[in-house]
Amino acid sequence: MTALKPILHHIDNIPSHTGKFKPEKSSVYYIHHRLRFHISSAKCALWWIIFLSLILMLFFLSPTSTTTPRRRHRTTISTGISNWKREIKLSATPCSVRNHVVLVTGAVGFIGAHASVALKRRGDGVVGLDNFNPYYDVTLKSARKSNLLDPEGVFVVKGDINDGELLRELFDLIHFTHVLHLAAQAGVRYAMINPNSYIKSNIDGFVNLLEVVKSAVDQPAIVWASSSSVYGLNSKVPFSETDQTDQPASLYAATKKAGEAIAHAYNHIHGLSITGLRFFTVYGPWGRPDMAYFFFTKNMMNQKHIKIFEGANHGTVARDFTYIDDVVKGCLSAIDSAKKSTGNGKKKKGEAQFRIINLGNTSPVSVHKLVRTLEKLLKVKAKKKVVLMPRNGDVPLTHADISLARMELGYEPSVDLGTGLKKFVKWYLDYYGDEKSSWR
Ligand SMILES: O=C(O)[C@H]1O[C@H](OP(=O)(O)OP(=O)(O)OC[C@H]2O[C@@H](n3ccc(=O)[nH]c3=O)[C@H](O)[C@@H]2O)[C@H](O)[C@@H](O)[C@@H]1O
Repeated sequence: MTALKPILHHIDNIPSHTGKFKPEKSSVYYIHHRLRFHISSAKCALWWIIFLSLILMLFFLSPTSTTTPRRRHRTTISTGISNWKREIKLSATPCSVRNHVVLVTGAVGFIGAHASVALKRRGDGVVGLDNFNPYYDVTLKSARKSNLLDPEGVFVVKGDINDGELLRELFDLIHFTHVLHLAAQAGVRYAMINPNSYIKSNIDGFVNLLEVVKSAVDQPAIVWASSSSVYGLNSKVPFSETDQTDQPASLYAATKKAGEAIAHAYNHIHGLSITGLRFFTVYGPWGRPDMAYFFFTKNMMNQKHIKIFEGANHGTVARDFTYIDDVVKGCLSAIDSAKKSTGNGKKKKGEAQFRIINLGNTSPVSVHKLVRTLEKLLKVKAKKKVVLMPRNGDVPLTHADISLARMELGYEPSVDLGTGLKKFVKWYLDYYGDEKSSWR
């Protein structure tokens, strides 16, 4: 298998135009070099060619609509049909007077999938980008794609925000008016297990994306996912965007806070129009299995224990749980109200818009009440263990002041936790049935 690697790497570099294939010198040398050491006779080489042809045939015949442009290049070479460019352009073509063309990163993620569908349905051009990483069950991500995105005609490029070459290819091909940047390493407690994944996605990946966006001839406006977790140990409620956010309680929160600072620098230097949305514990159908409402449901269905966190002296732990449809409306309004970036080909031509806005429900609910609601909906008695909230990233309370969101975005959350959980539970039982769900 290792001998195949350089050859596949070489194939990755094949340009998309048929008939113009000129292999890079270095790649050819590399292949020859490998062949000299590993293949001693012409007969053996013939078998290698047959073997490789079979592998390539299998690859080309496998059905997939999620792809990287470079993978499609291989298809182009073998069949002479350049489909991926046509598909991506179709997906990116707007059919409304808004004329928006939106790149959604994290498109098979929870918020990304719902937002992509909403954008596409209202007539925006949409291209999704996602690396399908295995932080949680990848089959759920694939199911979001096949159940939500594919039927709407949203093309998803399988790729990473850290892949600058891929991003530049995309930006060369499509003139994006907006980027809805939702790709991130989420979850507050997982940072204790894999801290570097937060740096890689939330810092490195974000900077990589901003670098490409800044260099676009006509820079798109950016709307991206910050988090309520930036309020950290803030004890003044409700949390307002003007409050101090310099006491993060988790590495996740610290990377989101750093993201806000990085965004400001790109806005200031390069004229990028940037809106950071501080999401408050977003939940709903097709949600994230690493979140409490989701794995509580799973454990309750499987008669397993759940841990309910409490503060010191039995203090309540509560969250401003926000339903997915409300958050999606907020995202779309943020896109619609985003002003144009002022830079062009790296040169800033004036001050650009910079916003940080809370998107919460402004109605915190305790974890105890969350569990009682699930018990009613699932008709199951939870096996509860009440434990002291561990010091691994959690904060006792979140509560959004949404007056800025109301003013800037006309945002008005309309789904309470009971109604939203009912929809989640219905989806959960439809999706998993009696089968046990897993999140990793
Ligand atoms: O809004 C946010 O900023 C963040 O919301 C969630 O983080 P969190 O609010 O901690 O959501 P969950 O992990 O689902 O926890 C919800 C509540 O359940 C509690 N919990 C969690 C886990 C557990 O075993 N027991 C328990 O009582 C937590 O303390 C918290 O109060 C997301 O996981 C983050 O990605 C997101 O950025």
